[in-house]
This record gives sequence, C-alpha cells and structure tokens, in this order.
Amino acid sequence: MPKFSANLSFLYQDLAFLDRFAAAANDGFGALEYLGPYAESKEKVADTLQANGLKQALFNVPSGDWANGERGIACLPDRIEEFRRGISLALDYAKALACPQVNVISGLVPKGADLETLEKVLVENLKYAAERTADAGVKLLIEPINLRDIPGFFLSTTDHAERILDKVGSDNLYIQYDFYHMQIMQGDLIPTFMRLKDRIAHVQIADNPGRNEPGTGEINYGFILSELDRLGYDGWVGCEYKPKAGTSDGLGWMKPYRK
Ligand SMILES: O=C(O)[C@@H](O)C(=O)CO
Ligand SMILES: [Mg+2]
Repeated sequence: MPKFSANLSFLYQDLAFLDRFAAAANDGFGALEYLGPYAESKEKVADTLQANGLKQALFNVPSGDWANGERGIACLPDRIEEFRRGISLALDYAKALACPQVNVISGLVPKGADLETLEKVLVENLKYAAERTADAGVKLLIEPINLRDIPGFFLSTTDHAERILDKVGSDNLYIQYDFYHMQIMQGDLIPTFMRLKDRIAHVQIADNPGRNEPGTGEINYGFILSELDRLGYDGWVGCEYKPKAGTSDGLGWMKPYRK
C-alpha cells in the first residue's frame, strides 16, 4: 500500500506553517516534506512533528533567494561557499528531524553562461555534499524539473540526472522522480521509473495539466500507484500539488489507500 507524505509548500496554504502539521496528520498523512524548514528553529519543528506523530520524509537544502526568483544555487560558480554552508545547515536540521534524505535544487542557467562550467560546478558540489550527507547517514537527491514551469532550469530530464550521478560516482546520490515534471518533459512514466528504480530515492505526484490533485488530469495515478507497489517502492509518495478543491476536500483520490 503506498504511503503518502504531505508537501506543506503546496498543501494547507491557508494555515500557518506549523499549523499545517496537525492538519496533515488529521487527514491521514504519515509524513511531511517541504521546500525548507529554515524559517523555524529545528527544535520547534521537531517538537511539532513529534506531537503530531509524523515523520519527516524530505526537505530541500537551502536553495538561494527563492522569493526573488532563484531556483537553487548548486550549479552556480559564484555560490560554492554558500552551497557548502547550506549542506551543513541542512544536515543540522536533518539530524534534529530524523530526516533520511535531502534534495538539491540545481539552479537556473545564468544568461550567457557556459553549460560545461555549470555542469562541473554542480558535479563538484554534489561530490562534496554526497560525502558529507553519507557521513551523516542522509541520502542526497537531485530533481529534474520541467522547463515550462521553470524556464532555464539546469536539470530537466532523467537522462541528464543519470549522467550527473555517473560523473559524481557516489552511492549516496539519488534521483527524486517527480511524475508531474517527467510527464511534461518525457512521458513514458512507468517504464522510466522501472529502468531507474535503483537510482530513485523519492517520488512526488501531481496531475497534468494544472499541477492539481491526482484524478484532475491526464495521468493515470491508479495505475502508477499500483505499479509503485508491485515494483516494491517502499518510500513515501510526496503529494506536491496545488489542491483544486481545497486540501482536505480534495483528498477523495487518497481514500482507497487509507486503511
Ligand atoms: O517539484 C518541485 O517543484 C519541488 O520538488 C521542489 O522542491 C522545488 O521546486
Ligand atoms: Mg517536485
């Protein structure tokens, strides 16, 4: 049976961040994920998780000035020190929250930048981060993201993600496979998942078009979720969508999977 993690950067947007924890637990989620916990103290986040009987499935390492349009810094040559500090902060929180994995957002290609240079920076940053996260018992992930929602994003296909994993050469670096992004960029969702299964540590779901809840678009999540089960995926399924019907009211799709 698939187990679901509520992505609090998308769900329960009408509530304050820490109030979203109880709402997710009440709706039957077993774990949480979000862009980052850094605006709250790690102690407060850990206490709120525990008080609501939730696990921390994942969060992103610090990803630059998100509010002002940055989408990660991991490929940017002039941000290497900041990336490294971010890894250390992410590991502090991961330890406090008993979080088994963190996701790296690669970054936007700056105007006129040399792609080979960006790739080298990303690979070196990931080598550095994969070593530190491995020492802490935390998996490191990278996520291909579709170019329609984030034009100019450096990493947008699983082929590219695989090449990066090969270049980094660490057994602690994995792919975060977001079915929504991959439907837009590649399609062929389950055959690709099957091929990359051993390199994928986390999956996320949303329907297309619209990035709304499963059942609102063209992706057959009934099939996908049963395939994930059949193929032995036992990680969390991250619900990273914009609820069309309100978060709790729009959870009808999840009913067959609740005990
Ligand atoms: O798919 C996404 O948007 C996310 O998983 C994310 O963390 C950053 O954009
Ligand atoms: Mg995602």
